[in-house]
Amino acid sequence: MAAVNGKDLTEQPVPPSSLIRRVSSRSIRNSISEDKENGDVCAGKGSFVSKYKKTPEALKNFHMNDAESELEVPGTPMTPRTSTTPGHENCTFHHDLELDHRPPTREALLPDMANSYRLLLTGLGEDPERQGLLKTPERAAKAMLFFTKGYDQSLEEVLNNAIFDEDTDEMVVVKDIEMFSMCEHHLVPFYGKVSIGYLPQGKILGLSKLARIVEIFSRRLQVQERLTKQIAVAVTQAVRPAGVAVVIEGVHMCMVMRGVQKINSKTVTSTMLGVFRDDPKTREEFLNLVHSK
Ligand SMILES: Nc1nc2c(ncn2[C@@H]2O[C@H](COP(=O)(O)OP(=O)(O)OP(=O)(O)O)[C@@H](O)[C@H]2O)c(=O)[nH]1
Repeated sequence: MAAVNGKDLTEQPVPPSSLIRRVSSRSIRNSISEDKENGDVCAGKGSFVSKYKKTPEALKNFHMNDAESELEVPGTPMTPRTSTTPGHENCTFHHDLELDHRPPTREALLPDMANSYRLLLTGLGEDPERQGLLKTPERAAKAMLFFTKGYDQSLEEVLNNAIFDEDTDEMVVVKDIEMFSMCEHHLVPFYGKVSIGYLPQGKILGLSKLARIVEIFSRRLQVQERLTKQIAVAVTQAVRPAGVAVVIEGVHMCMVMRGVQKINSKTVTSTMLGVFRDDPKTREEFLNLVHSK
């Protein structure tokens, strides 16, 4: 069992928010090495996550067939959450943070986040008490919560059962979906457009849900490669198509406003699954549709 200070995390009640910072990823990592010394098989971050994936509860609730399990992406929540906090049964937040607890709402994070921004302003040599900055810590905290609101969304909730039986196997493409995300390395934005294609096998997805899937995974701390794959995996889980293709063209402000300062560079990433990976003609058809005006 994954444990913190000798306690099984999966059995823990939700602690008061004042305790939350004490049970940090670091303490989990420490406990993981302790487990290792005790002969437990858990040997690091990845295996900690995969342990959760193997809980009986996870297996009962998660409907992936064998083929799809090959689509596993690091950072993709693969199990329902284990916390029993009312109203958050479907949240994926825990898995991303490797914590089995959270405050009752994300808004409950605001005071601590605002205090952190106040410290940051002081660190910059600013006076957080001057008029223009008085409400800045709270505003910045709210903005950060918005930028990362995808942690609070689940695929099931977002799809809202908008999956329809339809006798079609023709390609569906929704392209140029605007995307805003946050670079996990610098905490600055990256943005761009996402194009998604899939080949239905008797089921189609409400079109807006493709854009909503983009929101779930882009509104987090991300790298573009993972975001691309997570979107493709989610579409696969939703309608079990014969294949999914996702292309993202992104501009990373960490490369524009700072660092290497290349204002015209774009990053293109793609994930091709199923027939899009196996059949060059299908892939080409998708790419032609994406690049057509
Ligand atoms: N692969 C990938 N890299 C990213 C993404 N977003 C930011 N990065 C890169 O993360 C890297 C972090 O490199 P470091 O050398 O640790 O950080 P740094 O000193 O700020 O690097 P520079 O940006 O080169 O100044 C940089 O090369 C960024 O361009 C992303 O979505 N995918």
